[in-house]
Amino acid sequence: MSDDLLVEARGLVKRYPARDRHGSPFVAVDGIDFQLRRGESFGFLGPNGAGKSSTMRMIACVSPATGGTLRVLGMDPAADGRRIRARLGVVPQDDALDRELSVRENLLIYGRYFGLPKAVIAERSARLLEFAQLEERGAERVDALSGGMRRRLTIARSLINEPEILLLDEPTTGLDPQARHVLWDRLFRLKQQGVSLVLTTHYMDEAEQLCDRLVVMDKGRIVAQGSPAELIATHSTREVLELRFPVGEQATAVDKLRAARHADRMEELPDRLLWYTAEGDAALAAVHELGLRPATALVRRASLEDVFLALTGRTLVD
Ligand SMILES: Nc1ncnc2c1ncn2[C@@H]1O[C@H](COP(=O)(O)OP(=O)(O)OP(=O)(O)O)[C@@H](O)[C@H]1O
Repeated sequence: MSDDLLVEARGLVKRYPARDRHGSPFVAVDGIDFQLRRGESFGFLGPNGAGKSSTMRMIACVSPATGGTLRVLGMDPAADGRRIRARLGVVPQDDALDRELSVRENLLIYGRYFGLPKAVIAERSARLLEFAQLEERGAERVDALSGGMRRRLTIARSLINEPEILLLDEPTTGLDPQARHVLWDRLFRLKQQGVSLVLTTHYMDEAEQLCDRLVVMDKGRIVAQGSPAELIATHSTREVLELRFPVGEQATAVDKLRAARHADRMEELPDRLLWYTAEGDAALAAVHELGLRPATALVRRASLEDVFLALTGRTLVD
């Protein structure tokens, strides 16, 4: 494994034992291959239950693989978990902060966990509080912080050991749009500083914004991988015309459109019709020529959501 390959998985499997004696084991991760290179930002995109967190927990050396091989920083999590963890930062889905302690105390406890000297913790904490835009809040109790601040503190805490890889499990789930943008900005900053990021998300805009490369996961398997632009170019047309028809009129409209335009792919969702096309405006003109009157019509660029739909027949947030 070269120095630039930080994580390498081959045929990686996570099988959970049956929950009771009548049940059967559950395969959450079903033989996946992926690689993380130094300096890149890598994402697992998929809906709930796709196996993203299970994969992250294996990389974080907190849950053993049950099949295949996994190397993290050139080491084997089964044998070298402790040494690997010392060089990782982990931001779990739930913040796992100590809410009764202050912001600064939370950093201190974590620093002690890694065995850092007091002076080093103090110096890094000051820097990390500034990074997390919490420098005014050091003495405040965690339960007085907003959700976005708590997330930023969790990231600051995970950086106390100056990790080479930062693992983030759904970093912005539950945050409002403004808090998400602040967080994205902080993650960009880390990327610029050379920290390699691995994140899971079910938000396609987050994956597009943050990931140089990503794998799309569904039901424990990888259904596609590449950069966001490559994935879109491979699995979708450039533009999408989104049409919403008055209740009950979509089916008739689809019949007419299909009869008139055989070549283009269309996806019927319960609340809208998606027409995949190179030229959205031309498609919209064709809709009007057929005498169809959608309640709303929108031409947009194709996104990773369209990639997921093309690959699985489902939307990311079903
Ligand atoms: N400890 C466990 N025992 C049994 N099944 C589990 C266990 N942990 C997770 N699973 C199951 O494995 C599947 C994948 O879960 P996982 O948390 O990895 O998915 P995910 O893609 O991260 O989704 P989410 O966004 O909901 O966390 C789910 O069906 C889940 O119920």
